[in-house]
Amino acid sequence: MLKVGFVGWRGMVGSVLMQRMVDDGDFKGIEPVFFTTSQVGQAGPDVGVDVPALKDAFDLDALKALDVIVTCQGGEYTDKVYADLRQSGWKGYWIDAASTLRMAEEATIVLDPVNRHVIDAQLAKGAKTFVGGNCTVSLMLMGLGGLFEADLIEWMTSMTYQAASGSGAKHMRELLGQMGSLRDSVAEELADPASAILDIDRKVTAAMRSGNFPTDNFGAPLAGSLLPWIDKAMDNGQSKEEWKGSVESNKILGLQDNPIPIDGLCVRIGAMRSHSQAFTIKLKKDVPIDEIEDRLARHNDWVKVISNDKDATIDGLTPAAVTGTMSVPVGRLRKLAMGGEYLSAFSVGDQLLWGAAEPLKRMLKILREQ
Ligand SMILES: NC(=O)C1=CN([C@@H]2O[C@H](COP(=O)(O)OP(=O)(O)OC[C@H]3O[C@@H](n4cnc5c(N)ncnc54)[C@H](OP(=O)(O)O)[C@@H]3O)[C@@H](O)[C@H]2O)C=CC1
Ligand SMILES: N[C@@H](CC(=O)OP(=O)(O)O)C(=O)O
Repeated sequence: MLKVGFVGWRGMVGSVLMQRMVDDGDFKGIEPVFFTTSQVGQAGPDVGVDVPALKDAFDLDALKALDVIVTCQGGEYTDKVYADLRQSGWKGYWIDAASTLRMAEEATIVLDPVNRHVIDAQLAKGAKTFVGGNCTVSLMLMGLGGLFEADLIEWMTSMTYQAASGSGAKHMRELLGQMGSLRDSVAEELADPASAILDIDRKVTAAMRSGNFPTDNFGAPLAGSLLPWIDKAMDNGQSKEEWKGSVESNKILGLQDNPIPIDGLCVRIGAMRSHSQAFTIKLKKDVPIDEIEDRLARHNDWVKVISNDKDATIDGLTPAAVTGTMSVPVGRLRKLAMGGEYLSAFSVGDQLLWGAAEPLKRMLKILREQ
């Protein structure tokens, strides 16, 4: 029975992972051991099987006793532990949510509905390090997998509308705090149907710009506004989130030697936990829309093609409709005015499920089935 250590299991990504594993009975047939950076000796979580008390996540000897380590603790933890653990001779499997190791030679980025062939080839070569992809990248590939699989994409742009959860739990709370603050600033006017909308707008804008507005985490108003920059700056003018869109996608697809150009702007919006993306896709040839829809729909069990009409789109292609589900709807499929090789698409996906926890859960299952 595989002895599997879990680090970061009580964080936001980790607790989504735990829930999914409990739902699917994944704790049966493994020996789980739970680790912590702050609660050593306390009781482990209730996952339906007996688990020992929490162990110290920095105890290399305890980690070395494991066949597999699954970590959602974040990049700082990976930085502190991974290299020492490998240098100590540990040959177990490391499955990680953090971005730290993604582009390392020894690491495989996992998204098995899209790159099972890459994962299998890496396992056959003895690879031991598997990392979940960036959330927008994984969600883009889940939605558009059918076009990549058929090698139909010459280049594409991805313009993102990313939810607050991508920055962490505190940011989700702050977004709600900002929403509440805006609402509170005009409570009286809202209660009076005769109040002037421009007065309401003026007060809301003043509240947003005031020193009292809660911006400790985002550093700026997000509610009622947006933030067109995510993560650090790269030297070429891209944000790091935008850079990941190209390098991670091509690595996942095994196309590093002949990459598909992918670029765009990443924008934080006031959604809670589902990321949306608008794509402009330059196809290698003029493929009819019904063939495109068919290829997209057949690619995996979670993508769902939404017909390009208003009701279906408003009903099924929004964060409100998708959050908490495994579904990755893709819609607004139409040829653009530039010509038959230019396709638009829009997709939505829960960034904590397919965007973070699910690829890790499935990688653990692949290891168990080996
Ligand atoms: N947020 C996202 O969308 C994505 C995140 N990731 C990666 O996953 C990593 C973890 O992200 P995320 O889950 O958002 O991080 P969290 O901040 O939610 O959790 C990280 C750790 O913080 C500790 N912690 C301290 N206080 C609390 C508390 N009150 N509740 C829960 N945990 C607490 C826990 O460690 P301990 O038990 O040891 O104290 C926990 O494992 C990120 O750094 C990133 O690398 C990857 C993809 C998407
Ligand atoms: N940066 C992503 C979330 C995330 O954690 O990404 P990564 O795993 O690449 O660091 C977002 O803000 O939405």
